[in-house]
Amino acid sequence: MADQNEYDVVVLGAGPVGQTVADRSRAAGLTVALVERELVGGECSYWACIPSKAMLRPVAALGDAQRVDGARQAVTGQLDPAGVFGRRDHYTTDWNDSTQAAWVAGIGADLIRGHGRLEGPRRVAVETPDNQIVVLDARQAVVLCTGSRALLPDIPGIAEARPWTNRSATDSHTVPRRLAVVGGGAVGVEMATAWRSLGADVTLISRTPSLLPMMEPFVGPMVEKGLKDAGIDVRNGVSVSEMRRPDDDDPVTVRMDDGSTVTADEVLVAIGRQPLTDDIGLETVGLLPGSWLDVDDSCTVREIDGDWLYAIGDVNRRALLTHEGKYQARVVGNVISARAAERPLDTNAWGPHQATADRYAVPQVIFTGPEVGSVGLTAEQAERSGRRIRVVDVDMARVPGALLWADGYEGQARMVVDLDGEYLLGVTFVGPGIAELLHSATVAVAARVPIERLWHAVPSFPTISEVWLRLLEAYRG
Ligand SMILES: Cc1cc2nc3c(=O)[nH]c(=O)nc-3n(C[C@H](O)[C@H](O)[C@H](O)COP(=O)(O)OP(=O)(O)OC[C@H]3O[C@@H](n4cnc5c(N)ncnc54)[C@H](O)[C@@H]3O)c2cc1C
Ligand SMILES: NC(=O)c1ccc[n+]([C@@H]2O[C@H](COP(=O)([O-])OP(=O)(O)OC[C@H]3O[C@@H](n4cnc5c(N)ncnc54)[C@H](O)[C@@H]3O)[C@@H](O)[C@H]2O)c1
Repeated sequence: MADQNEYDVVVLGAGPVGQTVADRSRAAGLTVALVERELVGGECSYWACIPSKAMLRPVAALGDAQRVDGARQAVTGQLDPAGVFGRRDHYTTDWNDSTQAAWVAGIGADLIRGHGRLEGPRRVAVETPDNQIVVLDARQAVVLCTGSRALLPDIPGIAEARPWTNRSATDSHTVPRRLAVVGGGAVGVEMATAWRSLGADVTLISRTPSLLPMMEPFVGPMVEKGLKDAGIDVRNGVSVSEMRRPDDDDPVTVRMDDGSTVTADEVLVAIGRQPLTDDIGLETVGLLPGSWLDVDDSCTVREIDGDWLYAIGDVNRRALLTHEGKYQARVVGNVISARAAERPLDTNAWGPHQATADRYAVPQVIFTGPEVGSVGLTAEQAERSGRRIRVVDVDMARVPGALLWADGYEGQARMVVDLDGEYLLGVTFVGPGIAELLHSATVAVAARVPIERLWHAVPSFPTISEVWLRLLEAYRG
């Protein structure tokens, strides 16, 4: 397919986002080279979403059974680590990417294995595993989808402590007796949940006064209660100031800024991400190596002449989630094919060529016990944006379907209403079994369904979805 290494589109990074843009470009009839230096499928498939959720699903399944009288009596044991690891290894295909590589061949794209770097405008040089250099020229577009890696704090002793990042937290085959987790964000709370359920004594150290601080304020305390009920020691409002592991076989001592310490066999650092842009040749096109890539709503990199460079997925920092990166990839597929055919772009928000949902309707599920699902703006974000809003809160224990789902159900729901437009800006649910409920809220927020019309979206009785009726009733008063 390739004409002497000349392609319409060259994609750097074959994570979920790179794969999707390759697929969309091929569907538009363009030739594509997809460059990957590690495993086709990226961080998401092997060290993030897939293994973490494969490990967390058994925790939820056991918890669901334990919350239902009659079933509770039938499940008296703990999770079986060998079974959980086996399940995870199955879904990561034992860190073998041949199936995903075959998928790339199946869509008619060329997979080039190696480390890619920009070499000036519209050109990528790939250093292959056998130290050859393959030069790829892009007639239409280069798409940067190189993702992110774990951010590590610059504190004394961190190198000797050999901290776990998301990598060991998702591919380890042994359960540490004691695990300290630094960071109260998504990775911290989920991995604390998973490793505690496998038998580790877990201490979760969070710098902020509450866990998951980007979410509605009631989320953190409810997740914290769940973690504590599971036996996790949660320490809020403290920062790690140093780590010490004097010898390789010694445990690690984590010291906090309030003078307290935690001793553990492993320490997981989960304090956010940094972009994988330090060694991709950004300097050859006038951009700063190591920076997040600034894009407009068509995901075209700003300050580059000629509209040929795009950045999508984690690397543009708009929303560090697989589904949002893939959404951007679908938009960019449309943009590249329109530009290739010299068709004008539709620059309206929510149009085919503008990433919009990744700002206003981002859904996220955190797979803790209880689960958290949120989409759109929190009340605070909506207020800060200058809108006139009303906040509606409902105790989910009032919903018969929730009580039938789990005895003594504990959960909370909130919707944030735009009073001028009478549609929803954001929705948050916390409780068992809410993960699959979230998409109903995503549809309402993204489509701006008028409240009047939501009354006609009748949830089935008796399901947890009837929380929608309680929310609408509370809004109407
Ligand atoms: C523990 C954890 C759990 C998560 N769980 C979820 C979840 O449940 N749901 C969710 O939506 N998101 C989740 N995320 C976030 C999600 O993993 C990322 O948003 C997603 O992986 C981003 O996809 P990407 O394709 O942009 O990058 P990546 O998945 O990081 O893929 C980038 C690819 O580019 C390759 N690459 C990098 N540099 C080069 C180069 N120079 N040359 C060639 N190839 C290169 C890399 O090897 C990699 O394969 C989680 C993250 C973590 C850390
Ligand atoms: N289920 C999911 O959707 C899911 C699961 C895991 C990760 N992710 C995504 O992956 C990304 C990375 O997750 P993450 O948890 O690493 O980042 P995060 O940004 O979600 O949370 C990091 C936390 O660490 C804290 N922190 C920052 N610097 C610190 C420091 N020096 N010391 C102590 N604490 C510090 C922050 O206040 C924040 O609460 C996120 O964007 C997240 O959305 C998603």
